[in-house]
Parts: sequence; structure tokens; C-alpha cells
Amino acid sequence: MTDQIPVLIGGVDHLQTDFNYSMAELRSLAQAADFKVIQQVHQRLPQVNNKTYFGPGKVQQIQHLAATHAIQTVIVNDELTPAQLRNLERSTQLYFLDRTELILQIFQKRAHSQQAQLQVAIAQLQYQLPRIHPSQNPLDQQRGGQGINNRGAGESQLELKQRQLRQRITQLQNKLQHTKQALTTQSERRQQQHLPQVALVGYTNAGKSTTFNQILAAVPHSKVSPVLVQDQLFATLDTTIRRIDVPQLPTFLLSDTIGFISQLPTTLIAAFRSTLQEAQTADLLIQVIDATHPQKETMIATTQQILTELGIAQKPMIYAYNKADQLPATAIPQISGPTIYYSAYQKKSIQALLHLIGQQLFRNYRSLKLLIPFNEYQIISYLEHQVFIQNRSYHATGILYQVLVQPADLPRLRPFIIEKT
Ligand SMILES: Nc1nc2c(ncn2[C@@H]2O[C@H](COP(=O)(O)OP(=O)(O)OP(=O)(O)O)[C@@H](O)[C@H]2O)c(=O)[nH]1
Ligand SMILES: [Mg+2]
Repeated sequence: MTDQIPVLIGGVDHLQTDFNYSMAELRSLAQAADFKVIQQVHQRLPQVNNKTYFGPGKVQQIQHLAATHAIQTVIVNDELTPAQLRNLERSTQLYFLDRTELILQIFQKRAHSQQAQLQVAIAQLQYQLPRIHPSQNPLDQQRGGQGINNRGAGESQLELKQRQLRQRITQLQNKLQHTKQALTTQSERRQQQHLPQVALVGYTNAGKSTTFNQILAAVPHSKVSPVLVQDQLFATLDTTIRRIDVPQLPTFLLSDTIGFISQLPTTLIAAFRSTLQEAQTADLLIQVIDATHPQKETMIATTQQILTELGIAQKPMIYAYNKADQLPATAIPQISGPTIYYSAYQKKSIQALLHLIGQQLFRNYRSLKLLIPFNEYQIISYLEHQVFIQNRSYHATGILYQVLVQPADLPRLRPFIIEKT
């Protein structure tokens, strides 16, 4: 990358336990947005300064460092209030970007599908809405100040800008509604098939997409193309769903989706609700965790918090500690209760993960031996198309099936049961 913008990153340590890691993460986020981090500052305060986030002395130091290193952009580790942003930019004549806007910029760069692009655009406009202000700062152009030429009667320039932004948000939301409707029908169609759903969730870069691809690779004769895997934050911004047909398990649907990060902007969570819909309707969540990461506990807590915001923290969950190939003296795969240590790169691990998925997902299923007389066409057809058949043999009195069924199937099959386990 040739023309990377040089930046200074800074944060106030308001006595967080993981401040250093949070700053390291901010650096990775800045790099993911193609900025070049030249300088870093921090300040320890019991709480951030209401007016300028940093204390006055630190603001001066930033100004000085920026001048010395020809930096015009400062990235801050928290979400700034509109007033803090305005005050900082006015007093320093520098361009300030907060953690939220930075994450939004990365999402904008990575959004490829129409749905993802619309969702990011809406989140960005919602972020800009309280922050637009008529000022001389040319960088404001990037914050929704474009195309104002006819002033409405009696309206201040600010009100006009805000009205235009709101109109634009509504337009985009309507557009998104259309793509959403198409998706809803798809998801309804899937639900009609009664297939159980499993969703991969977790912190960004944990290995969700790698796990997804390797489970797909375990499906015999599967020809579907793999999803993108990259060692970068937010490689995945869309949801992909695939049918998983492996010989040892009933068919289920598996989805891969966007990763989480601490302080994930709430506007983004709201805007990406439809993308996260698969996780919301899932019967089982697989939380993928980078087992090698020193901050994995914080990452699990963050994931839990976002799942709570989405209202799905109570769903059955597998804790999948990935990248365990890099852990010294850990034999993989290793299963204990709903927890697995594994490596997405290891075939044996993927088989063990499938086994655990089977255990968790089909926990309430019953294994039945049925004898169906040949003239029970409807039942035979139902079994052949909707139920996982473990074994079938033909006898003089009918077909003998060994099946795995949902509790809801029990009543209609009861007359034919000859053994239940
Ligand atoms: N050592 C090791 N690396 C892995 C393993 N699984 C994934 N990775 C690496 O981890 C990085 C992130 O993998 P992804 O599958 O893209 O992660 P993700 O969770 O989908 O990330 P986002 O889409 O950004 O949320 C890649 O560089 C992978 O090659 C593993 O079992 N062992
Ligand atoms: Mg991914």
C-alpha cells in the first residue's frame, strides 16, 4: 500500500482491566483500515474529559506530536460524543476519528453484497446524524456534508443537513427492506424444510470461516465453493448458509457470519440484525474461540454481551476452542461436555466437532425401530424424505427402519414402533 495515511492513535485508560490489549486492537483496526500508525499516546484518568476526551495537557501533546510527524489524523480508542469530537477538531485543527467510525470504515471497505453495503451505509449515516456541524474543516465533507445547494425556507444549514441525512437513511432502509424480504422468504423456505440450524459465532479472526469450510469439505461429493478466509479483522461481512449432509448425522444447516469485537458499534449491530438473523433462528450456536489468544476470556465475555444484545445468549452453545494446534502439550481433538479443543485444519478435529454437533443438536431426538407395512405409502414417503434413516431392511411384513426422529414425530409413528431407545 503506497498512500497510507499516517495517524496517531490515542486512548484514555479510564481504569479498564484490558486497556493495553484494547489499544493493541485499535492499532490492528487502524491497520485494517489502511492507516499507518506513526505515534501512540495514552493517558490514565478516572474518567474521560467531558469536553475534549483527553485532558488539556494531553491535547497539546497530541498537537505537538502531530506537527512534528506531519500527521493530520488522530484515532481515539472510545466513541467520542459529538461535543468532544467538535471541540477536539476545533482546538487542534486535526481530523479525529473514533473507534466506532474506524470500525464503520473497515466495514465499508469490506462490504461486497448489496445487503452489507446498505447496512453499513445506514450505520454510517446514523453515526453522522448527531455529529454534522457547519464548520470550516474540509474533512467534514467525509461526514455527510455533501451536496447542499438549496436551503429550505427558515431552516438553518444544520437542520437542512440533518433532514437530508434522515431522508437518505429512510431511502436506504426501504431499499434494504426489499433485499431483506427476499431473504425472509428464503429463510422461511428453509424453515419449511424443518432442517435444524447451526450458526458459527464469535470474535473476529477466531477461525469461524475456516471451520465452516472444513465442515463443508467433510461433506461427501460437496462441490460448493469455500468462503473467504483471511488473517485480518472482519474478513466476513455476509452470512453464508449451507446444507450439511454427512453420513453419520441427520441433515442440518450451517451458517457462517460476521465476527464480533469489543465496543462493536450499536448502530452496526442494529444495522446488521438481518445478517445476524441466522444466528437468531439457530437451534445451536458454535462459539469459535481462538484458544491461543491471551485475551480469550475477554473475547468470550464480549461475544456473550453481543449475543445478549441480540437476545440469543440463552441458546444451546458449543464452546469451540480453535487453533489448539498451536497450544503446547495439548492433545487434540479433546471434548469435555459442550467444550472442544480442536484445530480447523485437522480432519480428525472436524470429525470430533461434527460428533459434538450431533450430540448437542439431536439431544432430544429418539432412535426408533419401526416396522411399516408396505401399504402405508404416506408414512414410508414421510420417512424417506423427512427423517434420518440409520438403517432399512425389507421383510415379508413390511420395511424395517432404524430412524432418528424429533419428539414431534413420535405420535404419528407410535403405532409402528417395535423398539425405542
Ligand atoms: N494455527 C491455526 N490457524 C487457524 C486455524 N483456523 C483458522 N486459522 C487462521 O486464523 C485466521 C482467521 O481465520 P478466519 O476463518 O478467516 O476467521 P473468522 O473467525 O472467520 O474471522 P472474521 O470473518 O474476520 O470474523 C486465518 O489466518 C486462518 O488461517 C487453526 O486451526 N490453526
Ligand atoms: Mg470469517
